[in-house]
Amino acid sequence: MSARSPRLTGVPAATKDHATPAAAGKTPALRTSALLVGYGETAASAVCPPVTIDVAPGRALAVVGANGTGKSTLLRAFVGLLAPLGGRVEVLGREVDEREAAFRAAVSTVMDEDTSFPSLTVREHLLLLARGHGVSRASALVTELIEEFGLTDRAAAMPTALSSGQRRRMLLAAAFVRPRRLLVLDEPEQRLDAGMRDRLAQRLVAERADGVTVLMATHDPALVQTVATEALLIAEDAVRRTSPKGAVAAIEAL
Ligand SMILES: Nc1ncnc2c1ncn2[C@@H]1O[C@H](COP(=O)(O)OP(=O)(O)OP(=O)(O)O)[C@@H](O)[C@H]1O
Repeated sequence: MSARSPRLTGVPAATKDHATPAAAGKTPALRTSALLVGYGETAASAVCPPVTIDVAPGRALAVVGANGTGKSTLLRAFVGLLAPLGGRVEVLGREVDEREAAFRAAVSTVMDEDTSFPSLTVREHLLLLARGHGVSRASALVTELIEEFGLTDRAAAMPTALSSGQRRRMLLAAAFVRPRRLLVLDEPEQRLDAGMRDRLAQRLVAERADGVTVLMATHDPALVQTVATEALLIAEDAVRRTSPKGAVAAIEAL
């Protein structure tokens, strides 16, 4: 485990067993069965066809498809922000309940929303998160992540004073400042310049090598090619498993 990454180092003892690879064993990091997602009350309001998929620990699933096909909606259901209209979703061997301490200790997300405390600087944000999650060498880790995400010059700035790309970098850094077994990222490439997208891809490859599972919705062929081990292609008529190569071809054909 590299010095830059807390992974599970800060997980309180009460939640550690739930989140360790040993405890996970061969249990899929994500398992869905006929999962139906959408914003209405009934199956008729589903935004895409049902999804049945297993993702093993340490793998990276790219969710691809045209605008509005349901990628973000699916990710929201994966992390319990949206109740399924039908079917089941399990994360790390348990039905999703984002209120459970063990779930929150293991699942790190960067979703669409861009939330931050207006009264805390970039550095203070990251420190708050790291300490809230019980990370032991929080200050050093925050310094490393600020550097990795190119925010050294803006560490003392308020989030409202950042450019949109810098705010995105802060949110991404926040995902890596806390323990995690599963990373769920909604279009993590958004608003990043080419150099930062490349660095993010390398970071995600390193995460996988450390056994972290990655679930990401993306429109970025390079990210799929570099990071994904498998893919899910969402279309109106069907949701298909495909290879990263198949996903890249699908993105390029959109
Ligand atoms: N909060 C919401 N309430 C009702 N409908 C929504 C809501 N959010 C999204 N939708 C609709 O659900 C469908 C799927 O949206 P979703 O954001 O999941 O698509 P996506 O594949 O992530 O798209 P994109 O590539 O543009 O990010 C779209 O038709 C969208 O308009």
